[in-house]
Amino acid sequence: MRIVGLTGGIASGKSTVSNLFKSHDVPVVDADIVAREVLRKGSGGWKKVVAAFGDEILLENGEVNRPSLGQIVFSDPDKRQFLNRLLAPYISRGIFWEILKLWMKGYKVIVLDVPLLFEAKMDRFTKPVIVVWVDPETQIQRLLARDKSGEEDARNRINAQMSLDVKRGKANIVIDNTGSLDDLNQQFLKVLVEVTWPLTWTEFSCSRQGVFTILASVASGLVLFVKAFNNHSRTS
Ligand SMILES: CC(C)(COP(=O)(O)OP(=O)(O)OC[C@H]1O[C@@H](n2cnc3c(N)ncnc32)[C@H](O)[C@@H]1O)[C@@H](O)C(=O)NCCC(=O)NCCS
Ligand SMILES: Nc1ncnc2c1ncn2[C@@H]1O[C@H](COP(=O)(O)OP(=O)(O)OP(=O)(O)O)[C@@H](O)[C@H]1O
Repeated sequence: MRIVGLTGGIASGKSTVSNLFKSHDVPVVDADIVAREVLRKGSGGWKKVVAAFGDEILLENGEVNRPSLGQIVFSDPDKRQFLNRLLAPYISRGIFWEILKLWMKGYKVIVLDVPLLFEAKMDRFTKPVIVVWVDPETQIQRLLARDKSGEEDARNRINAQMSLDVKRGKANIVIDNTGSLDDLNQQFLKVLVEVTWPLTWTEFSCSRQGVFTILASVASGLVLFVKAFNNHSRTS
């Protein structure tokens, strides 16, 4: 199985690229969705966060008030690290299960969309790693237009992540999303070819088909060995 890492900065266009992958039948595990699930009312992550940050971060219906928690953690690095540490085990477990489900369905290439892929050192498990890059001005403009939060909040969120230029330096593939959606689509089509290239032997052996092929070969090898051994014992 090939696990392709997809990362970038906030509002650099990861979800837009993820949607392109999905529209070409390449499944995507979205860490933001997993992170939302682990904060649902009553879940393990929710209990930890409420115990740590208090009832003030809850809405009337008991769900976490995400904008409110966001304001707290994106303006205070210590609190953000603390939240990250609380949620990391739940998020990793959630991502693992999503990958396992896709493995069981027999997918050979999947994409892992994780904003904090490098920060959380999850790039160890993904190859190649795609970084969606934008120039800083475009990034802030798109973030402001999408989230309608203030400029200070937007800058805090950008500064909470490793710089996009550093991420670009760690990438195997860079998509420059500063231009139009058409431009993005053209780059994407080339990346799609690269990413869906036939699996290497190691990747194949980690896929469901690979594991079954190896098990079937070992089983038939054993049968042949036992038969040969029995024949030999009878003739000698
Ligand atoms: C603080 C929370 C509640 C704010 O929720 P909100 O709905 O406003 O934002 P959302 O979850 O949609 O995230 C938007 C973007 O913010 C960035 N972001 C989210 N969490 C973090 C973080 N801990 N550090 C840096 N950037 C982050 C990502 O680029 C993400 O795509 C939420 O982001 C959260 O629970 N974060 C901690 C979990 C986490 O690390 N998520 C990232 C997935 S790896
Ligand atoms: N090439 C583009 N031209 C114009 N707008 C774009 C382009 N690419 C993405 N956008 C817009 O920019 C915003 C951010 O994109 P997107 O949500 O894909 O980023 P993201 O990296 O997934 O963000 P986050 O880290 O917050 O999840 C969205 O409103 C999206 O529609």
